[in-house]
Amino acid sequence: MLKNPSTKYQPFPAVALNGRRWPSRTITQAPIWMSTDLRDGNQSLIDPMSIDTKIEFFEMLVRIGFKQIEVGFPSASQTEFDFVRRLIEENRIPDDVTIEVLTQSRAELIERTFESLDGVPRAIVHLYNAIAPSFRKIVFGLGKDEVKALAVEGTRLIKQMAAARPQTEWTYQYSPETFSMTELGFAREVCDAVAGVWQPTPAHKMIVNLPATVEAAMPNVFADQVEWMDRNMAFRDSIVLSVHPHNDRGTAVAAAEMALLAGADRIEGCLFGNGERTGNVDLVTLAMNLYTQGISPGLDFSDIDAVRRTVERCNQLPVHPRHPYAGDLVFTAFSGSHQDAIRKGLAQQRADAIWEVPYLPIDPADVGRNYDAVIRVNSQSGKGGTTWLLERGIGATPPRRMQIEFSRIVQGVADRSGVEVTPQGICELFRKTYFDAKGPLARATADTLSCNGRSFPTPPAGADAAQYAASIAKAIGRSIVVVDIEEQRTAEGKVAVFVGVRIGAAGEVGQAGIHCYGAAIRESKEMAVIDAVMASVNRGIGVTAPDEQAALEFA
Ligand SMILES: CC(=O)SCCNC(=O)CCNC(=O)[C@H](O)C(C)(C)COP(=O)(O)OP(=O)(O)OC[C@H]1O[C@@H](n2cnc3c(N)ncnc32)[C@H](O)[C@@H]1OP(=O)(O)O
Ligand SMILES: CC(C)C(=O)C(=O)O
Ligand SMILES: [Mg+2]
Repeated sequence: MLKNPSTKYQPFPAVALNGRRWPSRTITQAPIWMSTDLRDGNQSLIDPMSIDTKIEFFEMLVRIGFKQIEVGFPSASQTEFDFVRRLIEENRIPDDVTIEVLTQSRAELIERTFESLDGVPRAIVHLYNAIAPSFRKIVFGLGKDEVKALAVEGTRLIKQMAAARPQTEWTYQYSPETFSMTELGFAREVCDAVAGVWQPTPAHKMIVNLPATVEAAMPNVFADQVEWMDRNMAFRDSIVLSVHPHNDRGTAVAAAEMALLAGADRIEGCLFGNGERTGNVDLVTLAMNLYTQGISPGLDFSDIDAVRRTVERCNQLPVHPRHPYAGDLVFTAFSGSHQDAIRKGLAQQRADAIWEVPYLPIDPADVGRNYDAVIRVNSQSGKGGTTWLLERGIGATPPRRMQIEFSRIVQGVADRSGVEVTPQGICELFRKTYFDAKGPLARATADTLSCNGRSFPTPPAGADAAQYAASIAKAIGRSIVVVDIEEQRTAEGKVAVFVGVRIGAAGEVGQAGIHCYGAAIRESKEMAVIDAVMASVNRGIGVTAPDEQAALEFA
């Protein structure tokens, strides 16, 4: 990279716009959406879609709720042409959907475009030509008037051809390609000239689509450009003002949203931001951003994973795991403080209340995700995350001090392995640690326990944990005090008992000795209590592993 990039690159000029209105507006309704996945998205793929793939994609777009779909560039190739024919001949276009096709301003291409549309009930014919200074100079070698004439001539030709086919309801769209890099006065001049030929009316509007063909400035600059056009274009009441942001600076979503504030009525883009180079603006993110503000986007992503899978298969491109709303990891927290807040938020969230779960901008269930992956545990995780997974795995919540103790054991495992501990792994570790703690105590018969092979009776039916502890203490010659006990009913209707004991030397009182927990889930409370006490004592007197021993000491 250059030490002084100003020798090669220059800052984008600001727009002279007095009293700009867009910064103080808010978005209150969804725009008209136009999916250009099958055109701009498709033209940027390594291998363009086959006809069958395009049909699959088209049908998905219809299911999502798109009413305008750019289906291709029919004069570009036989595949593109045949796809349009199949949509029409096989009656695949629903009555409330309008297909759109793109063409350059060249007579033979426009003719072929109309040929592809023969018999279509409705269609948008979309003409483009680049009008920015560098394109005039480098690509076309044309002056301003000639570039304008290219747009005007193409429009005239399309108007003639449309008029000759009155059985179709035609809409005309013009895109001054490279709009955002063009002098605003000239962009308006070209658009006004095109509209002057088409003669749109409020009842029969045309679409003027303003592309950031290559995103070259901050989104506020694009908003200024759009507001300037909104204020100054001729025929404004007869024009649907559309924008087509690309994402070269990574700010296409912001540019599109600010363009809506600035007066745009319609947005063109692709699902998950596919498209030339860094892509077109991502329509999924835009739609879901509206949704999070309580505005219905009119697009349905209730099963966002199914949409993502189809798009990935058709485009043969992966969607990033951190892609907004749709990526595999976007509703997942690994870090302790995030997990803690999410767990508390989900516990407090009422089904009929405004969504207010920390770190989750939307309810994953709204896009068809479950809560399974919301929390995943590795060495960055804390007790909140571990407890969440336990709650879901064993159906009960250990007491707080036990959560702290177990979380340290999990962290030790994660730290040593360096990888995630699975939910199954966490439940298994909990079971091994607290349910099946091996030690000198065991059940001998239904109403006797044994310690190192010597049997002694359990207290009578209905005894509590303290009584069991006392009887075990007597048998093993130690002091055992129950310091914590919690009983819960699991979702399966069993009884979960968590017991914390302090074990000391015989007759020892106060805080001396070691504290440890045991747990049991059983059909009956009595069985659960005795097994949990037994497990806690076994852990206290039977553990040998240094890590576990360390974990036994409370924080
Ligand atoms: C920003 C965008 O996404 S625009 C859409 C881009 N999409 C595509 O290009 C995909 C489909 N395109 C194609 O299949 C081909 O480019 C075709 C069939 C349209 C044209 O192919 P070719 O005739 O071989 O021309 P080529 O692809 O080299 O295009 C460049 C020519 O088109 C001219 N051109 C470019 N845009 C336009 C336009 N909007 N109107 C008229 N002419 C144009 C160029 O000036 C150049 O002309 P030149 O050869 O006289 O210098
Ligand atoms: C054809 C136009 C709208 C385009 O794709 C662009 O300018 O990016
Ligand atoms: Mg584009």
